[in-house]
Amino acid sequence: MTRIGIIGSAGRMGNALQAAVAAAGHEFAGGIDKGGDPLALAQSSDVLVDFSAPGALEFNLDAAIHTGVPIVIGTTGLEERHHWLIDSAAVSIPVLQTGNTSLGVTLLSHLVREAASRLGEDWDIEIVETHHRMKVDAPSGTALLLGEAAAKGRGVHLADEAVRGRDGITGARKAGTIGFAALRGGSVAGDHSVHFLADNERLTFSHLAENRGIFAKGAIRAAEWIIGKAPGRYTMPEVLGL
Ligand SMILES: NC(=O)C1=CN([C@@H]2O[C@H](COP(=O)(O)OP(=O)(O)OC[C@H]3O[C@@H](n4cnc5c(N)ncnc54)[C@H](OP(=O)(O)O)[C@@H]3O)[C@@H](O)[C@H]2O)C=CC1
Ligand SMILES: O=C(O)C1=N[C@H](C(=O)O)C[C@H](O)C1
Repeated sequence: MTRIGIIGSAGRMGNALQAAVAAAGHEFAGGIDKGGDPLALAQSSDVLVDFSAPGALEFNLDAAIHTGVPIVIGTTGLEERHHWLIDSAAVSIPVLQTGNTSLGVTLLSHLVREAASRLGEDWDIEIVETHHRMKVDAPSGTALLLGEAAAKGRGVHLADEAVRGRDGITGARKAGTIGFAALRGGSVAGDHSVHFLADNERLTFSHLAENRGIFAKGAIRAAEWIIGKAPGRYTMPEVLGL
């Protein structure tokens, strides 16, 4: 039986994760929220699962490094400096970070990369996401993950091409850019659409999450998978064999 420690355990995802831990027959090693001690949690866990807040990341990684415990990070709203911290932690422990742990989005990112690699720059790419009214970050981690997939398919860097929201006299759309738009409201668990728009034809890939169980299930699968792996930074496609 695997002991799974949850960071952000009282949150929306924390609750879904506790249910998924029980459903998978694992042991809930304990959970922490703001003000909790990640080191004590890591000491009693075989693996940590972090769905909390970007401000917690450094302490959570330190606890995982100190104890040698692998960590799955689902927290979004991460900035470049957070990714440096993850890269540096991955030198000594196994780390998996993703903006979306669901099977559907993991497969979708492959499809988007493939489409972007085959469709030329005359196909504009726009990513639209909708989330519940309590979500604090935008664009969503998933939208950014899908944007990265599109950029990889095109052989460009997302940071050079991303247009994150438009307002006012923006001018005509610049060829090759990848646009993002975010809607917030209600209780939507997470909807994402990647639009490829050309003259006279459009192709849209969509993923609709009906509840948080899909993220929790994927996160527990990642937690099971990462135990015993060599230090390194891993991805959801590796977990799901895609
Ligand atoms: N990768 C994926 O597949 C998914 C990722 N997410 C991401 O997961 C994160 C959590 O989402 P959600 O559960 O909806 O958010 P909630 O706000 O419901 O929960 C966040 C939890 O994290 C806790 N927390 C905040 N700061 C810290 C800290 N410094 N140390 C430990 N715990 C802390 C909060 O505690 P307190 O209330 O005490 O502040 C709260 O219990 C978000 O970044 C979200 O985008 C969500 C769904 C899927
Ligand atoms: O905050 C959420 O709820 C979600 N966050 C993740 C994201 O930012 O993409 C994943 C999912 O869409 C739900």
